[in-house]
Amino acid sequence: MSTPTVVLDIEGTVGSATHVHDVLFPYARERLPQWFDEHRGTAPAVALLAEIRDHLDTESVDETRAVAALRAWSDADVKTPPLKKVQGWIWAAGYADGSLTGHVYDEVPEVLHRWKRSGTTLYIYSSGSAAAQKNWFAHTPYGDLTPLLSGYFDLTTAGSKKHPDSYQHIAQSTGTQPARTLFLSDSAEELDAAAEAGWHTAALRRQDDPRPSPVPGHTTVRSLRDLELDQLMKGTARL
Ligand SMILES: CSCCC(=O)C(=O)COP(=O)(O)O
Ligand SMILES: [Mg+2]
Repeated sequence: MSTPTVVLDIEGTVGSATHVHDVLFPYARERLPQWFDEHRGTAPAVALLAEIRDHLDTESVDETRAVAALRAWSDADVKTPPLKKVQGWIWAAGYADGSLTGHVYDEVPEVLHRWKRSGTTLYIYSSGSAAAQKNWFAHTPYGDLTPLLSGYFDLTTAGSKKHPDSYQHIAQSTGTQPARTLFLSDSAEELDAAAEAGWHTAALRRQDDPRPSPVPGHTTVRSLRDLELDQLMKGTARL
């Protein structure tokens, strides 16, 4: 039997949504004009403006318009690659100077260590850019957790988290069997998409999450400690 694989979402699953919305999003939102000032004419800034223009489906986009579009996407929590990319770049400076840390619920380090020791391969799949994901896990209050993780998938490398094709793509690129793979998320639509791709699933409903529990069709727990990987990965996943 192949090694079991667990793929984890970040916001609402290993870390708090409040941290993302009340700390990270405002941090990047405020610093967007400064980012464009400091990167004017550089390859990343030129490419970002082109990407925003494509998303807005318009002829040209100047920095003022780009900042307005990025802020509107951030306020509406639109998971769009140009926003996620620039947020990741801006957050990187905050992680480097110690003003940001990656929030993880108390049990996360201990459980990830245990799963890893028992031979489980761990990946992250988040709408945040892969660079932002790495920084999150490299700067937790419990230290650097990145040695536990075998890879990071985001919207640009795997596609939308609400589409089954994205989960098929991840399984192909990691060489893991869907029936030996478990996806953990707080989003019913993401879990449904993973289940449609033949993966096992479990939902997280953290204590600070006001949404109804359980998530229909998915084993639902409050903490990673409540998950029995052997039980969850028994048999064929729901297709
Ligand atoms: C690590 S990136 C910060 C979170 C973020 O930007 C985001 O959009 C979270 O989405 P998720 O897919 O982790 O729920
Ligand atoms: Mg989430």
